[in-house]
Amino acid sequence: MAHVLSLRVLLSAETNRSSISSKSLKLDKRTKTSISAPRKGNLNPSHKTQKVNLEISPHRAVSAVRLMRIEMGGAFADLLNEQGKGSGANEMGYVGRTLGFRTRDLEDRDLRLVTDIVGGTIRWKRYLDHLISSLCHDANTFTRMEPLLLQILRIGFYEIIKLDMPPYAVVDENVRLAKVALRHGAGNMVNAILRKLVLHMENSSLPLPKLEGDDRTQARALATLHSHPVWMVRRWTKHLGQEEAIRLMMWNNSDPSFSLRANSGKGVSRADLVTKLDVLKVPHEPSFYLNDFVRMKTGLQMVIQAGLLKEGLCSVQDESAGLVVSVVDPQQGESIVDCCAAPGGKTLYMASLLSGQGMVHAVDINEGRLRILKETAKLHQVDGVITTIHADIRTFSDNNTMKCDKVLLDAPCSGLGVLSKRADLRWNRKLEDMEQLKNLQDELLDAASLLVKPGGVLVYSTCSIDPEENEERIVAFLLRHPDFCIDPIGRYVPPDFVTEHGFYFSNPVKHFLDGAFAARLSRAI
Ligand SMILES: C[S@@+](CC[C@H](N)C(=O)[O-])C[C@H]1O[C@@H](n2cnc3c(N)ncnc32)[C@H](O)[C@@H]1O
Repeated sequence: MAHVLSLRVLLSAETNRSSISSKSLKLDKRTKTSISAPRKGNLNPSHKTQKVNLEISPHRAVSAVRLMRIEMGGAFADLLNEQGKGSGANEMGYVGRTLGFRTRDLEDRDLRLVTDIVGGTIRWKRYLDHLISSLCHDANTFTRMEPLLLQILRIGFYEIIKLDMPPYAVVDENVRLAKVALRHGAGNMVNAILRKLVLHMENSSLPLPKLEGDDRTQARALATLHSHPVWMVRRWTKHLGQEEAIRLMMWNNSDPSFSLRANSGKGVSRADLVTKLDVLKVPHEPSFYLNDFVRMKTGLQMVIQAGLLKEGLCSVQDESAGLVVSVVDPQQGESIVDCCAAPGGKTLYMASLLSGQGMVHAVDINEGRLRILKETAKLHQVDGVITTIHADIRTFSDNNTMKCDKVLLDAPCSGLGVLSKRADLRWNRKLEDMEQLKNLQDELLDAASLLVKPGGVLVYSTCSIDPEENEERIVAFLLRHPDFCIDPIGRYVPPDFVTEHGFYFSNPVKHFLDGAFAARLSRAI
């Protein structure tokens, strides 16, 4: 039935048509596969009538399908399991339609495993693929491997190598998944390759590259060993040295930690938030740097499921982003423009600090994201001090005489400082992006500067650790705009975050936070 096939398989000429069914997806690299979104809310009725397969572990089935969707651009790796335990109906619908059978609903433990396995498998993709291809019968077996089979193998490798799960149980479970979701032969292949891996593990002889040879060869080896694109390794080795680059990659591969900001705009104090977290038994500690913030290593799903975010009691916000707001230093009565505001993390925090007096004008080119900001502002009860403006800041500042006390430009950037949270970003970023981003950042800085009143302040920030997007943009800006000068940020953030040139820099391997940068510039009177 057509509606069963939400995973539509468009065959290329070379692919054997007779080998395809909703239950047996035999796809090779040349096959284009797309996954259509299920209708929001209601499940496709076919999903409900499918038989539940109790032999397949649900976390593996869900992980395999989520990984396929992420790889094909149908989902994001940092999707939170917002719907929580026992639901996730849309996702279970995808699983049913993709694999041809249903699994039982996910329990809390399964949900945690899906999050770990999906995030980890994406982070370690280059490393895992190197090992899988090394243990395949020949190079073609790997390059022509069908997408679902590859995901099942990646999951198995990740579970054995990185999660330290009992190897023979992992082999059995993943073989069963491949047999049921694909065909008997696929299960045999998973069996053969995973068993080879187990043997190598037992003999401590994983076929991994050695760190030797010239710079290029070493960069390739490091890229495989720490699972990053080669261009990033080369860039960081050049800017930071090899040792620091390795530490950065290790940070990017570690489980992300999260911070919550108590929503003082709604009268919620950090003490109130701490009480809620204690009741939920979520381990936490107060931020060393920011009064309203609390750090957590685990337990975000519990916070979500308990409705703390939906009720607007707190927001998920990294302290590195909170410190950018400290650099802006909003004061009651001020008018502030947030030039690239959506989805609103910094706008909302700045608004809460105004205590009802002043205004944040939140501008963004993306209407959908701006709508989220508007709704969250209402929920957080800070909408009285926020106006939203849907515009390209470049045309807005050209056609507007608005002049404000402070202007924040939280510019679109490579996001190289947030790779531990954004598991898939490293594979989506290309070296060519950097040049385009730099040009855009220059244009946005020029536009933002027009909105600063004489004697006012312009803050430029990114979530990048790359000097070309940070210090170099400021140096270039100051050459174009002699009426601006650096206002050193020592008064606004702890000394540990102040660079020698008076900028704010949060360094993941030093501060154990996301990477972020900010410069505070004053306009002459
Ligand atoms: C790094 S995000 C901003 C994050 C936001 N400041 C926060 O704290 O949640 C960059 C934003 O810039 C917006 N943007 C990109 N180009 C723009 C432009 N020309 N004018 C206005 N907004 C733009 C994007 O839509 C995106 O929402």
